[in-house]
Amino acid sequence: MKDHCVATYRLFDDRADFHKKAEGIAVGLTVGSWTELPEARKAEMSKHLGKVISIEEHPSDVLGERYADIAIAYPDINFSPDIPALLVTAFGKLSMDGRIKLLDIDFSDAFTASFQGPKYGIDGVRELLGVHDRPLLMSIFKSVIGHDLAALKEQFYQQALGGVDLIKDDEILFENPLTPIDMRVRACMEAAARAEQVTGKKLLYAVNLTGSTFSLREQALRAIEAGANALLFNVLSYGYDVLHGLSQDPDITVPIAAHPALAGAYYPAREHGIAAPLLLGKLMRLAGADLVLFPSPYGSVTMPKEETQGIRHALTSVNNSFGAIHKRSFPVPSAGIHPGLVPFIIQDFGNDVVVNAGGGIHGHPMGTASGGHAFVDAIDAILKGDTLEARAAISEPLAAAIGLWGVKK
Ligand SMILES: CSCCC(=O)C(=O)COP(=O)(O)O
Repeated sequence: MKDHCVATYRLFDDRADFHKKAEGIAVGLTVGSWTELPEARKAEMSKHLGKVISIEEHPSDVLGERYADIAIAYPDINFSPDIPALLVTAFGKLSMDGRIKLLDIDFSDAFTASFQGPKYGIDGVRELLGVHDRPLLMSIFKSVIGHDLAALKEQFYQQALGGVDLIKDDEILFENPLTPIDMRVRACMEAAARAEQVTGKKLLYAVNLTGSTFSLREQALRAIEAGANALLFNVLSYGYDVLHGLSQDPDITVPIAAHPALAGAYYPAREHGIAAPLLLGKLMRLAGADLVLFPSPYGSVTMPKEETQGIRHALTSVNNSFGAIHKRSFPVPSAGIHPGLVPFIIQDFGNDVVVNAGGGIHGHPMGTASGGHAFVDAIDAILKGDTLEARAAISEPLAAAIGLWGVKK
């Protein structure tokens, strides 16, 4: 059984000897120094020593920069089996030391053994909703700050009438006197029940879990007690370990949707940070996110398709470095999504995807509920092999959406 985690980096340097650099990282981030150690001490320390696994040198990238992809193995014995310890080992001080980006981490089985991964995952969320054969549809609350419970309840009701499967809070709605979490949950779940009488559909409401780190568990339990059936969580501002603590808690019995707020501080730079598939894919799934939001290749906030596919692979693949974690997390490509993008979302992400929209629902010319209907019809059309244009001929909401936003070609 593998007893080390392997980190892969992209290192940019015009002149450096990459072999020497790699060796410096492997030794510097583990035993500190090696050649100066007396032979007797070397024997004791060898189990702690990092090892260079591979070095692939490239004379130039697309911008003509010389770089190398290097892989270093870090013995599990050096760090406790948690994400903070792994990240500080593999990319703590190193993240500030020159032009270097962390591309990937291959976890050992011993490391992943300390994690359960998503509690629900794709199959569990589908089970809760009773929907197994199509992409899910999520709507995002918009205009929430300064609104009272009655306003949010009405906004929720209109979204629910649109036939969506999930409704999520806006990530900027924090604990506040107008709409405290437990009262918000009660109001919205009442609206959900009322809408179900009309639509016949169940839905999940991902309420935003906020506040100081040490109050989150109590806050989550209060929301669940009030009837919350999902949570939204700004993972990167708190840290992966906080998500891990919440997701593995036996009393937190609802799926958790991970919001990517702050991710842009980590992944977009070519020469620095953490690659998106690791940041928003592997680490989110390991820490227990059931659904993960990230920019799509074609909306208002975009990410290169290669990276979105890397995230999708990390969230849904069953043959990657996840040891006994078999549950998959739902990819939720987001931001600026409208019905005219649905064919691309399904083509690129398949059935196991959540189509997620805020402005693309609330901004519909016929109102919020019609915004949901337009998406429902767009998804159904694509699954049945119809074009959006053909379906628009018999769907007024879809026709209006296409009239406003067009169809991506
Ligand atoms: C960048 S992924 C997060 C998307 C998100 O949370 C959001 O509110 C998107 O809203 P939109 O109106 O662009 O659908």
